[in-house]
Amino acid sequence: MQKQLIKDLFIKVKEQNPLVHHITNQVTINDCANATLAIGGSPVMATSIEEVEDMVKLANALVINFGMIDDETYAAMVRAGQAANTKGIPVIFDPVGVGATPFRTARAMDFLKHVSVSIVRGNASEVFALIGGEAKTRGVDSGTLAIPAGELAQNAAIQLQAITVISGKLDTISNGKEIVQIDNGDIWLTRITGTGCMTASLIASFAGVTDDWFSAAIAGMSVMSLAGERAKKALQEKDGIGMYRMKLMDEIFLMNEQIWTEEVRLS
Ligand SMILES: Nc1ncnc2c1ncn2[C@@H]1O[C@H](COP(=O)(O)OP(=O)(O)OP(=O)(O)O)[C@@H](O)[C@H]1O
Ligand SMILES: Cc1ncsc1CCO
Ligand SMILES: [Mg+2]
Repeated sequence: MQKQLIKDLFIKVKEQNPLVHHITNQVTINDCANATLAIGGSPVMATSIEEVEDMVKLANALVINFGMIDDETYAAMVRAGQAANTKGIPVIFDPVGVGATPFRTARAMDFLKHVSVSIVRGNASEVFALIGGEAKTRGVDSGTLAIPAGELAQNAAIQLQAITVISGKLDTISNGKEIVQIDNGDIWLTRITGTGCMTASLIASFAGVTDDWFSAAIAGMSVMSLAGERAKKALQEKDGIGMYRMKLMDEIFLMNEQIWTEEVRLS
């Protein structure tokens, strides 16, 4: 992992304005579109099975988020994913809620059989369930796990043949060989919905402008955690989570290579 490669991505994403096609849930869809814009990408949310292949032809990255899957959107996800594989653009998979119900877990396994995923981004219990662990995801939130995140991320990266990003108090990213951890963040990131979903949008925006998807994954994950940390510091005494959500978007928008270099804590 080279910090300079990640720093360059902040400039590239704003210069190239990658089109990030999302098939995602209706809870956080607007936040994902705005987070993509804030970092320098261009979002499009297209779900109809009749148009996803054509949209992928225009796109630089594809985000597949399992937050609210039904049979129709699922079929569109597989079709879009296969079109992305044919084109060679990165597929970023957020296995929301996998491990909570047998339906989600089975669909996630099926998705991985049909689509080659470039980057998986989930919380610890979602990723654990994805590699066949008996995980207890609480709805869309992570349950507690005994396995260390570094080991889990590395095992998952090897088994899934995908760069794996696990968010949590420490965020962990592995490409199967290297393991990187990010020690930024704030507990309030877990008190508004969609910070994980938006992280996938940030990762996809970076992955849309480079072939170095490991650096893109580290960049996207660290921007969310660092922005969350800075947003908390920017709050005033009587501000609550409503203002925090606004400040978070501001800090994603304001993020640049200088702030990142000075404040990111990577190991
Ligand atoms: N205990 C914690 N302390 C500080 N930051 C945390 C903690 N847990 C998670 N985060 C941060 O919250 C952000 C989202 O990660 P989280 O694991 O909550 O994703 P998620 O469960 O997929 O979220 P969602 O499904 O609501 O989008 C990340 O930036 C992560 O670093
Ligand atoms: C709360 C919620 N339910 C389905 S998707 C979603 C957004 C956070 O993952
Ligand atoms: Mg999530």
